[in-house]
Amino acid sequence: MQLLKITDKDFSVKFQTLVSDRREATVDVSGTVREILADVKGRGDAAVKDYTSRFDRYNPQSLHLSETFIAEQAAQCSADVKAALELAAERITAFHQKHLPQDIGYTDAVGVKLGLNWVALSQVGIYVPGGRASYPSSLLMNALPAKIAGVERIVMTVPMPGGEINPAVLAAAQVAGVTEIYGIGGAQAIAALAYGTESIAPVDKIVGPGNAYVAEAKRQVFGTVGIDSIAGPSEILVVADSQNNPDWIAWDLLSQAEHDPSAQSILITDSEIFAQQVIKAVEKILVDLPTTEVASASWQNYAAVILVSDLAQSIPLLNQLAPEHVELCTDNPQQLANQIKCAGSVFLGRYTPEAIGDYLGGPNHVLPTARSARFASGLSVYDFLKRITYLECDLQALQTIGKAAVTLAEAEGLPAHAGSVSIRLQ
Ligand SMILES: NC(=O)c1ccc[n+]([C@@H]2O[C@H](COP(=O)([O-])OP(=O)(O)OC[C@H]3O[C@@H](n4cnc5c(N)ncnc54)[C@H](O)[C@@H]3O)[C@@H](O)[C@H]2O)c1
Ligand SMILES: N[C@H](CO)Cc1c[nH]c[nH+]1
Ligand SMILES: [Zn+2]
Repeated sequence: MQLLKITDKDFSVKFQTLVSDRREATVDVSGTVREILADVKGRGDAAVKDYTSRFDRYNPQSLHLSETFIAEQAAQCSADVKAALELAAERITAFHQKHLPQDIGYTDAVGVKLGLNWVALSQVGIYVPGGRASYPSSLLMNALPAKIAGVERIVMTVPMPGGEINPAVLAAAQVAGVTEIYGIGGAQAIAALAYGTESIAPVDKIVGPGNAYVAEAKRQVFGTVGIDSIAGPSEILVVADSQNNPDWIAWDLLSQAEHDPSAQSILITDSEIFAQQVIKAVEKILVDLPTTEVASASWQNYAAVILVSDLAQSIPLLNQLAPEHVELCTDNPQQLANQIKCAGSVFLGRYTPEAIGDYLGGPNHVLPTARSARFASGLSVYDFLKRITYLECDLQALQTIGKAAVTLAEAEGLPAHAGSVSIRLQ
């Protein structure tokens, strides 16, 4: 953890280093990922099985999970977890249904009919992470918006370390109505979804979060398929005044640190005493936290506490960092929230821990990381829709606007374009 003070002479140098630190790239995974993708493209299922054996210590006969296996595993999920999944699904569905956009269609003043129709993607792959922890919540966050958009084929991959799967993941699949499931993960799963193998038909777009290997694989298959955004190792930035309970803020920071050694937690505060209290509280929690190995690595290597003179100074810093999650633990969080331009999702007030959004607040938890919130948004129904525009002229409409098209085609030196319009005007 590093402590930065805005009043220090070297603050801007240190802050810029924090901004440009490429955490995902501490181990350069791009070469490894390139090899895995090429191998799966060339050898299909055999390569996927080899990598599954190597990275997930598991030798599957079949990559596909049978209906019976899914039902048996899901049945082992406890009733209270199932009820919580159902509540989460209800809330996520209610929020995402509000995204559904309207088609546009009208006839303009010269009689041209024009419009835009929203069309669902036909087949998508959803990546549900499962290396260090299992993520039934991510399954809901991926699958429900796809269902709402009207995607016909939803294909899910999930790693099964040691051949095991948390029953809650398959119970979540039942809640979301996902049936085509493969027990594979990492770059090999992304390759299988993008290129197809003997047992997995390729998809048109891959969405979902994952570790550095998954994030890099999505980057590299982009173009062959669409992707949502880079949703890599988790991030949280908490803006907190001294009126907060330091223990609450410490838990919030660790809630994201425990995801991945490359996760990042940042606190911005205007009180040095409060900053020290939070640091102490984090250290105390880490002693007994079952996920302490991962969380401590993240805290030691990537956490930062930034001391500002006034919380208003947090806004330009925050917008540069473009974090995945922002918590605003102040009396008037809305006033700060209104100035945020770059963040995946914002949590307002002292009673909105980010973890509520991870599970069942309603908004999606698959969010842009590694500063991609400068140009990308969290997963939504829009990720599963395309727009197709249309145009219809009758002779009179073509006569009205066609001459200008001929003029522009000639100006561009494209006579066939000009001819295809002018021949209809003769
Ligand atoms: N940004 C978001 O919206 C969001 C949401 C949920 C989770 N997450 C992130 O998802 C990630 C989940 O990571 P995870 O590791 O638990 O599960 P994961 O499913 O993303 O990764 C597991 C896979 O990584 C591959 N792998 C591991 N070590 C490898 C190596 N040395 N070489 C090649 N491949 C290797 C294996 O194939 C394994 O199947 C975390 O970083 C978490 O922060 C992000
Ligand atoms: N915080 C993660 C997104 O970065 C999502 C998640 C799922 N389960 C717990 N947390
Ligand atoms: Zn989380």
